[in-house]
Amino acid sequence: MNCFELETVSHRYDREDVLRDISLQLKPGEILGLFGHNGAGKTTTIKLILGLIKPGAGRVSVLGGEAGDPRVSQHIGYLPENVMFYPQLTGREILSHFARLKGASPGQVPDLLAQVGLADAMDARTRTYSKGMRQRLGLAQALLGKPRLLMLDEPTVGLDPVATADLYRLLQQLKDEGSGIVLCSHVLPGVEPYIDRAAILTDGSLKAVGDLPSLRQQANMPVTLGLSPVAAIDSLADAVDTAADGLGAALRWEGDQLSVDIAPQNKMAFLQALLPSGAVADLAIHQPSLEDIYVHFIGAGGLAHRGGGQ
Ligand SMILES: Nc1ncnc2c1ncn2[C@@H]1O[C@H](COP(=O)(O)OP(=O)(O)OP(=O)(O)O)[C@@H](O)[C@H]1O
Repeated sequence: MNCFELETVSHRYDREDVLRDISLQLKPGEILGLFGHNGAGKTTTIKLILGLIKPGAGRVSVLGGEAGDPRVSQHIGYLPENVMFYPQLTGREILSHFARLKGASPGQVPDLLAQVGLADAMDARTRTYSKGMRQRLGLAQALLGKPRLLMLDEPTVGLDPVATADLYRLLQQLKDEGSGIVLCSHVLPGVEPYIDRAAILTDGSLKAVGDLPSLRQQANMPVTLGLSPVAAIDSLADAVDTAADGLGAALRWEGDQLSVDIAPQNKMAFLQALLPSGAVADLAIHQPSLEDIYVHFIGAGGLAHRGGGQ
């Protein structure tokens, strides 16, 4: 049974379409990155899955049931983008309160707080917490009751690199235990190794969905080859020119190296033509990263998007 299924879902606020024809699923034990610019529709998608709003069109099913059904909601953990807590209460008091609301066992509270690195701070009032500590408490709240579906909105905001690595370790553990996880963000730096698939949302439409190799194929962006010359760089440039004939490569000088951008389907033909020249001492292949692919799909002018100035 899928953690959620969105089938041709559309939604509008007032008169404005904010989601168009979205079809997306999440399997148990899968981590999905939901990426998009400000106002792309990420939070609206999460609200539909939480059952806080109903779709204008299409179907939303969550853990085999209906979004918003309390029997379904008790298995969902959610970390909102901006976590706020009662400043006068301690971390332990707040988490115990949420445990009661969720019908989760209060016995797990100290363990969860320790798991997110708040063991020493659990009895301090949250007004004394740093931003990162509040974020960790928010995460502990989302992890209450071992959710089968966990949705995290900008989870690494405020976390230092060590806490970020801890978070990903924790998510990996939950994934291994069969939870489905959604990481919602404007691309998180370094998230690439931790997600199974990415969905790229722009202006309410899904532009691309898949694992990294499939996204690379969908984007069909050039691969960059970094070439070091055996001798003079000019002879390497001549050899590159000859080998690239008819293959549509773009050449750049970068210090004592040449960089060649070439369509992925032409890469092997180019290398087979170039390497016999004997002009290449070494080569490195740079595939487009998730960030490159994201920028490709949303367009480089991120701020030009609706809501981009927020
Ligand atoms: N309650 C609302 N009433 C009217 N319009 C709304 C409402 N909530 C969101 N919107 C609009 O819907 C669009 C999508 O918003 P949403 O919050 O889903 O985007 P997002 O991708 O989560 O953005 P961000 O990264 O800035 O949080 C935006 O244009 C936003 O202005």
